[in-house]
Amino acid sequence: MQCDYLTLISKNESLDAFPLTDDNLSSESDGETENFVPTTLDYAATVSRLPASTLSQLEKFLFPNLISNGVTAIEIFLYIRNHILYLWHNESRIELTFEKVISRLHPPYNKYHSLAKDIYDYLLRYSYINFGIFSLIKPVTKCGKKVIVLGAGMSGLCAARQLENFGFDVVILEARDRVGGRIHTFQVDHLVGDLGAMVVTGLGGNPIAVFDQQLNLDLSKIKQQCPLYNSRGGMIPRDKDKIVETEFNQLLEAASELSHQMNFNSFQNENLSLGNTFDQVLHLQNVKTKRAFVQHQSIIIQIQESIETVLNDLLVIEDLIRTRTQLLSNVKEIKCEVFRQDEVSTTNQEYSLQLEDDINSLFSEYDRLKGNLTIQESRLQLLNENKMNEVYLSISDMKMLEWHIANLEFANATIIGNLSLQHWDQDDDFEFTGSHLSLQTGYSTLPDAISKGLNIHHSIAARNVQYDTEQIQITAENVKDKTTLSFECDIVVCTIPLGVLKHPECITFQPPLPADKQQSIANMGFGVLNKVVLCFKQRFWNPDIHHFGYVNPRSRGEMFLFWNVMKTPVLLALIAGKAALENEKLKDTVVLGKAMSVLHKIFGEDSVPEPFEWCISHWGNDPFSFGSYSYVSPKSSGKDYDQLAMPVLTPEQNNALNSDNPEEELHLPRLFFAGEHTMRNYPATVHGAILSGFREAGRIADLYLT
Ligand SMILES: Cc1cc2nc3c(=O)[nH]c(=O)nc-3n(C[C@H](O)[C@H](O)[C@H](O)COP(=O)(O)OP(=O)(O)OC[C@H]3O[C@@H](n4cnc5c(N)ncnc54)[C@H](O)[C@@H]3O)c2cc1C
Repeated sequence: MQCDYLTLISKNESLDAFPLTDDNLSSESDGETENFVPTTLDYAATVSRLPASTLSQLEKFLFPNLISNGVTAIEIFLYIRNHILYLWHNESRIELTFEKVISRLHPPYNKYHSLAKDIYDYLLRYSYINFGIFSLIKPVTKCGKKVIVLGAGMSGLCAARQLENFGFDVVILEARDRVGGRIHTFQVDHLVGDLGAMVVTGLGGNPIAVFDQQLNLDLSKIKQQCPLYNSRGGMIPRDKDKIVETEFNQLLEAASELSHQMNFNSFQNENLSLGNTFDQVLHLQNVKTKRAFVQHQSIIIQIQESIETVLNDLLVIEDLIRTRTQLLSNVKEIKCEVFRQDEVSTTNQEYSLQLEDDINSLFSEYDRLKGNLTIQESRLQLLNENKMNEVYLSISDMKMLEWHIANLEFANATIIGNLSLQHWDQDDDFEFTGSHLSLQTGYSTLPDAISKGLNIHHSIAARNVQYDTEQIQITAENVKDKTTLSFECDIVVCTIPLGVLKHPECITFQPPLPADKQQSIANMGFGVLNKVVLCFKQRFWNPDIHHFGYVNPRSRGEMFLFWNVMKTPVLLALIAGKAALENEKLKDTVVLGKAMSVLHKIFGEDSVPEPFEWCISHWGNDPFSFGSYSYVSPKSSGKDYDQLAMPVLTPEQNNALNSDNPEEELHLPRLFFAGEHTMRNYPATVHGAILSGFREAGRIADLYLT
């Protein structure tokens, strides 16, 4: 298996051919269920993000002979693979050894010993099994290579743990005096609130499901219900909110259709943003509504005019009937024989008959017009009953729409105008199944547990990474006493956040990173989301409502959402979009005042006490992240995540790789990258960070271990 990679490199292929992209490692999730300990072999594959009944791209690459050997070979492979996953998920606190796998395989599968070993090794290498916190049964065989991991966030911790299990000597350099990075729980007494990541977005397919089994995480379901309050603090009726929410989703769908069905993604050589397309769609919707209103009104006017004409005609006819009838009675009364009319002599009787005919025709015309009038009047009534809106959304509806935009901006940590129309939601197909959850003990419980036993140097910020074909040298700064330190190793895994990589004054690479990688660092966005943690002595809100929204008239993302996801009296206020950056410029007490003023409006001043403790995050100004998480900007093709994940070769290694007779050892990269910003299918999440750490541990083991 490992040989495949080495052969790949020695065949002079570029590192671009590495198959460790998200496409190759994962499948789209399917099936909704709340039980994440598999009861079937197929389900064991699904919760491992693997297709239950087909080979993943990586498997096709690693086991090319299977395909040529036909369906039965693939079926045997899948049975054994799913069986191993099943064994792991059902007992993930203990190392799953190959001996155990073989002893549990039923005939005839247990006779495929060597295939089972290859499958076991592959699952082990790519952290589908034996990851997290579990008891080792076999001693680790040391490989003699030293790895330095930069950063003790979830990606760094998970990469480090796996590399240690694979036999590498691992040291972590962490700039902060704590682990967890963008997971950071604020704690006062028994009260906790997460300033960074807080929500586990479903356990079905999530590696955190295994951590949950291993650590007994205190996870609680977050209820979806989210009442919305208007600017004066009054609750908005759900049906009204629902209508606007539906309109918001339809506008997004229209923007998505323009992008994906009509391929309208750029204009005048500039890639479009979701924001400007959304605005255009909204504008078109407004124009459409106005046009429909004007058309409706003009039809009403037309009908009114035609009713008026009919009424006039009716009056004329009534008049004619009256005069003709009068004439008829006069003619009948005059007893003359001959009557001159229009120079034609007619008898009295003939004239009477003619008048009667006239009157009859007038009556039928009268009836026809009356019928017409009835039709026109009922059309008018119908049109008046079905009045068209003069505007697409009223001013208050527009404010509610803004709230939904703020919610989207919170999920992406930036304003809607900064998001790529084409790629902003490219990870949607890879969402996990199951309810969203929060850790009652605070999210930091997880990195704290995973970091146990790892060799971590705290408060050490890497400032320069010098890499050549032989080794890597790191110059670092002790951020407490400002002294300079240097470290040497064979391999570096850089999990430094994209926000920091965008700041060359914080960290440099020698030689500089390849142009493609630098371009991707520049292309990708890294946005800000902030939180206010408010600790109270007791709740003054409904404990069954896990979040509530506030339609902020001043700034749509400012304190627009409050979370109540702890069993203790803690509220979290969110500051998203433009407001997230603006509020970082203000004093914390001012920001706190804004959060409190919203609570006063919703619950009434007398019901809301001062919080006895509070804390505000400043992710944008944080020198070890410079933001909250990555997003796809219009400048980026969704592929930048893959480029950010690529290991880096020195220019000499690249030259040798491109020469006719490359020496194999020379081509091994020493500088590797992990972190949420390197995960195309799971970016901006804790699970994405975890999986990126696993990916790099597997990649390094593939390259450096036989
Ligand atoms: C406010 C907020 C809310 C979020 N909400 C959620 C959520 O609900 N659910 C979810 O799944 N995800 C959420 N996320 C995203 C999630 O927290 C991140 O995607 C994930 O934690 C990133 O892990 P990482 O290992 O890639 O990076 P990090 O956690 O940032 O780890 C990188 C580490 O590198 C260190 N470092 C930086 N510079 C240096 C240096 N020069 N030398 C040495 N070390 C350095 C940092 O201190 C840090 O510890 C949220 C993030 C934020 C900020």
